[in-house]
Amino acid sequence: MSKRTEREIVLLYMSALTAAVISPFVLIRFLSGDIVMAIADAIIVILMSIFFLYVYKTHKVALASLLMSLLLIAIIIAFITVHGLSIIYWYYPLVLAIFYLNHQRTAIILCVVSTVTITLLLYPTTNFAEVSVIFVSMLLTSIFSFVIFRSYKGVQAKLKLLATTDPLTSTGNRRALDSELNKAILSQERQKKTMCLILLDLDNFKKINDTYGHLIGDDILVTLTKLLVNNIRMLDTLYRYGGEEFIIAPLYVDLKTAAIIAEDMRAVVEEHVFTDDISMTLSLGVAQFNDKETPSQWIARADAALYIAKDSGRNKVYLAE
Ligand SMILES: Nc1nc2c(ncn2[C@@H]2O[C@H](COP(=O)(O)OP(=O)(O)OP(=O)(O)O)[C@@H](O)[C@H]2O)c(=O)[nH]1
Repeated sequence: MSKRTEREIVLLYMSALTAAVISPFVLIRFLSGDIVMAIADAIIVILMSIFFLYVYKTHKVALASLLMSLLLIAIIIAFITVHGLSIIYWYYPLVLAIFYLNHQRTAIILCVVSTVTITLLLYPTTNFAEVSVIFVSMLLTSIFSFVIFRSYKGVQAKLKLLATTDPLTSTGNRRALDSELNKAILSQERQKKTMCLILLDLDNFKKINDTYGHLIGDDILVTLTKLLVNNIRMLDTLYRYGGEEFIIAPLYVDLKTAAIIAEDMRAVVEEHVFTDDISMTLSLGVAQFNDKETPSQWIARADAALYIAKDSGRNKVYLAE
C-alpha cells in the first residue's frame, strides 16, 4: 500500500473518531425517545463513515476536507439551534480543525460565515453583552488560527523545499527523485504510459577539479544544469543523482525520442564553452521503463548503458536493453 500523507491520516482519524464517539448516542437517544436527534446522529455516523471510506480508497483529501468542515459546521449550528448557548464551546476546537484541513482563504470564508451565522442565531435568545463576547471570542480564535497556520504552512513549505533541493544546482535531490519515480511508477501502473529516464555524467570531471579547483568545478555543474534545463525546458524533471551525475525523469516519450533528446544534450554540452575556456563532454544512458520494475532497477539499467558509453570512449549516448 502506498504511503499516506499527514493530512490523509488526520482526516481518517477525524472521521473514524467522530463516527465512533457519536454512534452510542444514536442508541441512547433512540431508547430515550428522542427520535429526531437519534436520526440526526445516525446521519452524521453514516456521513463520517462515507468520508472515511472515500479518503481510504481514493487518497483524495481536498474535497473530503472541505465537505468534512462544512458538515462539522452544520452539526454545530444545528445543535446550537436545538440546545442553545451551551454547545458554543465545541466551535473553538473546530476552528483549528478548519484551518488545518483547508486552504487559508477557504478557512477564512468558512469561519467568518459560521461566526456570523452562530451570532445571529444566538442573538434573539441571549443578552447583548454575552453575544458580543461570544462574537469577539469566535473572531479572535479565527484570527489567531489564521496567523499561526500561515506561519506554520510557510515554514512547512520552506522545509520541504530545503529537503528536496540540491543546494548547489537548485535541481531536485535524491529524495525528490525517489519520490518522483515512485509517483510516476504508481501512475504508470494505472495509465500504462510509455516513459523513459536519462542518466548523464560529465566526462573526466575529476581532472577539471584537479586542474582548475573545486570552485570552477562547482561553476561548471551550475552551468551544466542551466544548459540542461534550457534544453528540456522543465526544471522539475532534472535531479542531481550524485556528484556530477544527473537524472532526467520521467520523460513521457518512447525510447527513440528519449535517445534524440539525450543526443541533443550531448551535442549542446560538447559545443558549449564553459568558464576559463573549458570544454566538457557528457556520457548518457537512456532506459525506457519496463513493467513491474522498481525505481532502482530502472536506474540500474540506465547506469549499465552509461557504463558502456563511458567504456566505449565517452561523449556518447547508449540505450539500455
Ligand atoms: N567541484 C565539485 N566536484 C564534485 C562535486 N561532487 C563530486 N565532485 C567530484 O567529481 C569527481 C568525480 O570523479 P570520477 O567519479 O572519477 O569521475 P570522472 O573524473 O568524471 O570520470 P568519468 O566519470 O569516468 O568520466 C570527483 O573528483 C569528485 O570530487 C561537487 O559538488 N563539486
